[in-house]
Amino acid sequence: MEVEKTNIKDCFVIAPTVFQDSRGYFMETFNENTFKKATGLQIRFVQDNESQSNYGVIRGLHAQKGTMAQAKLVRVLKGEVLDVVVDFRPDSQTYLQHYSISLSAENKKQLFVPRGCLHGFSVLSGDAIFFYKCDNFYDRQAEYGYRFDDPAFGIDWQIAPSKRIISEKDMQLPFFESEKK
Ligand SMILES: Cc1cn([C@H]2C[C@H](O)[C@@H](COP(=O)(O)OP(=O)(O)O[C@H]3O[C@@H](C)C(=O)[C@@H](O)[C@H]3O)O2)c(=O)[nH]c1=O
Repeated sequence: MEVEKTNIKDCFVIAPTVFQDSRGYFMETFNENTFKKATGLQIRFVQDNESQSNYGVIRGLHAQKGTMAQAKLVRVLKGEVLDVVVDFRPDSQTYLQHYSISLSAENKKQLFVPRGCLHGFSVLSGDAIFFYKCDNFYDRQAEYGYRFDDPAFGIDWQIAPSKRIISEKDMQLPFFESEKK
């Protein structure tokens, strides 16, 4: 397993070791010990999620508040997405900066999203199956988020405006830009 730092503190790109043979491949997709050794973080995941989305779908930007904050380890089982993390920790040196990366079934890369960051992704392939582990349970009351196209974050989702598919819930999210004023 190879771990690469990003510009955002405690947000890592993880490339699992893939063992290829005549049958196909094998890889460990998460190992608590290896993960701790490589990142210095002790994480206990308690919930796994999977979603399927078609080309042009943008989900985000989402997080959960306070004691219900979630760290996530995300990857793609089918297709390709542009995965995006916004540092939303006011005490962080990279507050409001973002990091984006292509995650695909082919590159098998994973992204570790620390607690306190906003998360979202856009689907760049015909469709995509997205899988993620969370270190805290889903809590509807604790959910919050901001608009994917918030100028405060300036994210290039790589999807033309006419092709974007976004949930009603995500369209109703506030703009952080206007809260700042
Ligand atoms: C996230 C989640 C949703 N749900 C339900 C609520 C709702 O009826 C349905 C769809 O929920 P949403 O529209 O919020 O799903 P979605 O927009 O895919 O939400 C996800 O987006 C990505 C970017 C994240 O980072 C995740 O943490 C999560 O917020 O699934 C659960 O039961 N458990 C969960 O953990």
